[in-house]
Amino acid sequence: MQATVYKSTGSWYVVKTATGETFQARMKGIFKKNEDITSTNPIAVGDFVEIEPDDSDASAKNAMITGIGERRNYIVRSSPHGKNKKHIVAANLDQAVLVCTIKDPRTSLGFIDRFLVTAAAYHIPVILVFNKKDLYRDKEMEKYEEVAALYSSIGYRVMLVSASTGEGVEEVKEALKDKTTLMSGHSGVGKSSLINDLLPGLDLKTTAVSGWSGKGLHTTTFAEMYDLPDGGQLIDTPGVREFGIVDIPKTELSHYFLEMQPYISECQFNNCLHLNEPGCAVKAAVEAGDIDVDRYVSYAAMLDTIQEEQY
Ligand SMILES: Nc1nc2c(ncn2[C@@H]2O[C@H](COP(=O)(O)OP(=O)(O)OP(=O)(O)O)[C@@H](O)[C@H]2O)c(=O)[nH]1
Ligand SMILES: [Zn+2]
Repeated sequence: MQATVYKSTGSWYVVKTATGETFQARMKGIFKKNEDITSTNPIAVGDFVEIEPDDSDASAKNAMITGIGERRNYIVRSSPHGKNKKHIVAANLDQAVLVCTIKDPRTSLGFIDRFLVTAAAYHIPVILVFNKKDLYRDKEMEKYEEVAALYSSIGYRVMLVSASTGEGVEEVKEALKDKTTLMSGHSGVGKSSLINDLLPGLDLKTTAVSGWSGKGLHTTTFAEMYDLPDGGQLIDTPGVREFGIVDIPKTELSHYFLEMQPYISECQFNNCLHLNEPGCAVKAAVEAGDIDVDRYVSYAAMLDTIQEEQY
């Protein structure tokens, strides 16, 4: 029987079949042995799996996961269990929403850019949703317009909403319809408030853990997928502060700054890192104002962290 993983704790899973039947599932031992050694979790939210329901107690709705489908894409963060290990946050995504704010707290452009690079590396389109519009005065609106213009010019969709007043939430709903969307954002931006607007009746903070998960596991530690009322799925990623760029070689980083792409092939050296090399078309574009200088600063800062990890 085919099912989709809605929740993964690393040792047990909640899976749902196409007919809406939900099972608590465990992974067959053989998978653990075959596990990709660079990944700490062989099965992630959004994975398509093959299950065998346990018929001995039909009311318990337990199942065994016997196979896993190929992933269209996935997004990782570095694993808390080991420096070079990755943890797959979610798989088979159509898009990602990054919830940001201009005020209380201000999301840094560096944070946004790191998220965009990770998503671009995994070929996942991103929508930037700026929340807390109700708090923005002239100064913040001006900043928002500036940031929105920058990311729109690169090709990203940008929205302005207030989870508190509901303004703009309809537009978010439409963008999520019939798609599988990963939702992320740093603490305090109002991600949970926005998700509660999108999924009336869910009340994120009080979701109880049940079944054989037992005590000591907090629902908020694990990514979880929810069905949207108008079709599509939303994946909440609580506690994920940043996504990893662990797999990106230095010379590839600029490819994921989408506006740099057209210039890269014009550089004199084909392994140009766009720092101090002669004949660098990317740097020339920054100097000419064709590439935003803040984005270039993000690029250089990110490049630095990759170098540190490699040596
Ligand atoms: N003024 C205003 N406050 C908001 C809005 N959305 C959320 N908040 C407030 O911002 C705070 C953080 O909201 P949460 O929804 O808990 O934020 P979160 O992003 O889930 O944060 P974590 O739970 O720490 O991950 C709460 O006090 C919310 O009431 C908004 O649109 N306007
Ligand atoms: Zn260059």
